[in-house]
Amino acid sequence: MKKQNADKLHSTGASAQPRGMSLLTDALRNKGTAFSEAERDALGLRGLLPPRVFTLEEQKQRALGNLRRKPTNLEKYIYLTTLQTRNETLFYRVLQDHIEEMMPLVYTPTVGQACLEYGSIFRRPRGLFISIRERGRIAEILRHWPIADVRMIVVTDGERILGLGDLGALGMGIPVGKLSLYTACAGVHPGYCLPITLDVGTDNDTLRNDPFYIGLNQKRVRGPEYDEFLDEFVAAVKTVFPRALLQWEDFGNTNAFRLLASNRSKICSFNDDIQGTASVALAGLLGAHRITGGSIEKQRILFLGAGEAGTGIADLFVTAAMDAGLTEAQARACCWFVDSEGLVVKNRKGRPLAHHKIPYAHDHAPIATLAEAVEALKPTALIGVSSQARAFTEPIVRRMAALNKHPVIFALSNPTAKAECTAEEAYQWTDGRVVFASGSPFDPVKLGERTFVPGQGNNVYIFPGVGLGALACGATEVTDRMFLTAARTLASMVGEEDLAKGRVYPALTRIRAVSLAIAVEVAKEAHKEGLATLPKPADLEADIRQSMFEPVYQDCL
Ligand SMILES: O=C([O-])CC(=O)C(=O)O
Ligand SMILES: [Mg+2]
Repeated sequence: MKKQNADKLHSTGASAQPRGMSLLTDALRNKGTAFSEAERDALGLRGLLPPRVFTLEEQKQRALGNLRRKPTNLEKYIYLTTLQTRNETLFYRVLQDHIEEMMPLVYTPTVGQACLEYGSIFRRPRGLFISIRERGRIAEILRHWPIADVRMIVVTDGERILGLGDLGALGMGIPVGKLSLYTACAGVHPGYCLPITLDVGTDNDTLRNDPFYIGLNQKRVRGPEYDEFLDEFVAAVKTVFPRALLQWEDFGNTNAFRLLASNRSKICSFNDDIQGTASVALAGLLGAHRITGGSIEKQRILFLGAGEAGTGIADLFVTAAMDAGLTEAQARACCWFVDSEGLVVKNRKGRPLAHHKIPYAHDHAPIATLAEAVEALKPTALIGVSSQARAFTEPIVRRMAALNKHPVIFALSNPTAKAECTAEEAYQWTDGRVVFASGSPFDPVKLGERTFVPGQGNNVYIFPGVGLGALACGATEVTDRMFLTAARTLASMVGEEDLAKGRVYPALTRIRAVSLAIAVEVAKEAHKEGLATLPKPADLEADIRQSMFEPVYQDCL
């Protein structure tokens, strides 16, 4: 293990062993008070640290104490971010060993609040900000990143940050958080990870009127100028970081679909909100069948929200349903959408339907509201991807419970405040018969004698494993079938003990095993599809497992 991590550091292109104060400010190598006596002498550290030498475990306990004393989740986020900038090994030790406690702090919901306040909590820079003013210079800026061998990039333009809307440059919290999870959940070496925010302006007037806003104070650039900027970005990434996988994150609907379609065969890339969310939701539906006794081809799914997540889920569902024997038309007929203008139907009056909704515009009389759509369609599952808080009202949820013995209700919008209903509401209004999942975590719910532990239907179960698998085999593309494989693998890891608690996902404490299993299956799929550029090792699982970063200190001598 020691050697493995040392090799990784070397292969990330990090320079020779720093000494003294530069070593203490090198977060990938810093051990703080855990530098040994011999290291302190050999590396010019004597006097720069207090005399007592601590173990990583002792440092972790101290960090946990400090963290838990912080009065608010935002303060905890700031503490953890500061720890990450100081000592990555300790940061990931804390994260990995206490993932259920840490995930809501470094990720949804707290990361949403952190983004809203990113300007005022900004301490040390993390990641690259590339603004539209830097057109023509993107490759040069990428080269400013101190590590040459970047493998994993998460990029946003901040237009649709979680369900919070356009946060412009403040969106940087999202790529930063996602990449922390790549390391904590799938062992992608932190040195390989690069968060990027493209700043093309913002249409959020509150931000533009804020004298302390950290981004460009201008309206969003759209049209050919935007496209040229994005083309230059993709080309620059390919030149400067040829081995990198690119994850598109939290772009607005129009750009998200276009960018994925036009780039997925040009650069190894995927869109987490379309494909990652699709995969986790499909896994949840597959898991739900084990409770409801249903099967994929008998579903009637009603989505609230027809954006990236909704049609992403439906598209992957269609692929799975066709594998189960349905025709494409039959499979699409299982999926219905309600958007801001009512039920998505053929020949709907008003604005023309966006391209991605057309396959789901069925022949039906117009319907204005979700409640009426539930009445008319009698769905087996209701999936919320609308960013409309509390849109699953009591009458709607009760109606779902009257129509189904075990209604499936997923409230996937993030952060928690945007969820379509709470876990407590879902269980209460269905007398505990619901199969519930949410994008952001909810605490367990007690109903009489029974305690339900709602699953977190969040793409964090998917993207780290998919990324790890794609990197492990040198995939040239990330395909939809890889996300289907990932969904099936995730669903297969849901145990009877999870289902007994009402959870259609494995516990988060198993996330590294989940990511590894997904990575193995994704790499196998890449080999099958002829998209792997690295030779297939005799033992794929052992090969990937040994490549995973473990937060332990290396001997610096
Ligand atoms: O970040 C999350 O929690 C899930 C996600 O991709 C989103 O909501 O955009
Ligand atoms: Mg997202």
